[in-house]
Amino acid sequence: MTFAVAVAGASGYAGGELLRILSQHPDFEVRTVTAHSNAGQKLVDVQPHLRSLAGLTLVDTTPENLAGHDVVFLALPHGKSGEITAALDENTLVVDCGADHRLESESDWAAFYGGDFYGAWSYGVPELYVGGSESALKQREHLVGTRRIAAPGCNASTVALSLAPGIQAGVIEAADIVSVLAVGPSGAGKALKTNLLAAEILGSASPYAVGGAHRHIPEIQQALRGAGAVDPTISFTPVLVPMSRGILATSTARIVPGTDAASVRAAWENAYADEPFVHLLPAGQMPRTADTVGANTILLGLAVDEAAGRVVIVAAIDNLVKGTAGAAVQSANIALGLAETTGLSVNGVAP
Ligand SMILES: NC(=O)C1=CN([C@@H]2O[C@H](COP(=O)(O)OP(=O)(O)OC[C@H]3O[C@@H](n4cnc5c(N)ncnc54)[C@H](OP(=O)(O)O)[C@@H]3O)[C@@H](O)[C@H]2O)C=CC1
Ligand SMILES: CC(=O)N[C@@H](CCC(=O)OP(=O)(O)O)C(=O)O
Repeated sequence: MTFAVAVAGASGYAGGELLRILSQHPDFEVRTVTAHSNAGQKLVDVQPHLRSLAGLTLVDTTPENLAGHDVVFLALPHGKSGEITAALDENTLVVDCGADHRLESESDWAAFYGGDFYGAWSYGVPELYVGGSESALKQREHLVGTRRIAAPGCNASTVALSLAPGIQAGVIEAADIVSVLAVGPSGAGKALKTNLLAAEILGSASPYAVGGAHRHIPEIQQALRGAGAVDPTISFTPVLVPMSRGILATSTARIVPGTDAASVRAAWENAYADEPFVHLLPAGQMPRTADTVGANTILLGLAVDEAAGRVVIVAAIDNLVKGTAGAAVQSANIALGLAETTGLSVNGVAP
């Protein structure tokens, strides 16, 4: 069966990456692409790398234009998808790449986003432990058959996947997590001005949202609570660096006293041994963002700092693939009963 697909926000970075993946997916046929200021343009004039979709023209993002598809992917600014989703058929699979349906807590939404609260959908990170520390259940179980999926924030899923195994296995403490991330500017979307990019981002590393202000913090805490954390606290600092795609997230957490180094490593090995897209590197190796570009893969390196009593997890991901569009397609595959890996590559491009 071929599923008819619409992509809203098709002129943006996340929408463009969704289309690149969907155009190579054997079970999906992209019928409709929508935009805002670019409506009326040919898709290929706005996204010149998408040659196989040259026949498509961008139309306005309205419920009417999105109706009549089996699957609708939304890659719209925060607040915009929530306005539209209520009007879509409940049998249509809707995958939102924005934040509108990620958070369960209305007070977290009010504190970090603001505006109307639309409520949480199934979270699109299949490999994440859910059900607490006593459970080996993963989020993919909750994605089977669902018709509403919230794809993750790219920083949030990177950090959550970095830490969840240690929480679930009870080998790290959730009270004193520190994450520092080097992030590429494509995470901020196309709205970032070209002159800002050239004059201020190239040649510099620039921290932003420092001091507990980043909107992915409640999303990470929610994910870690799902893995069994009680009152997780995280000091989270993103740093913008000049690479077009990618996140390198370095997270450290206190090891539960009395836990030996082998047991710490075993928690991550057990969690991810059978995961197609989460790869724990051998001891002594650390990941690089360059090796994830274009891949639906997150690479993890783990070291035990015995002197500090902490585990250090370094994660590399392509923010637009495993961080967004790839996670969206992977989760849609599960929801529709397709093989989870369909249309997704574990291989990146190099150099
Ligand atoms: N970039 C990333 O790495 C990630 C992005 N996301 C999320 O995906 C969503 C899209 O992000 P991204 O692609 O980066 O952003 P872009 O700025 O690159 O694209 C935004 C898209 O939304 C459309 N748009 C803008 N304003 C409106 C409006 N008022 N009503 C309807 N559509 C509008 C734009 O259309 P037009 O160009 O025609 O004006 C464009 O297609 C966001 O919610 C973002 O947070 C999630 C994870 C990671
Ligand atoms: C460089 C940059 O600004 N990156 C974005 C990542 C955006 C993302 O992950 O998506 P959502 O906006 O959908 O949460 C940030 O840190 O907020």
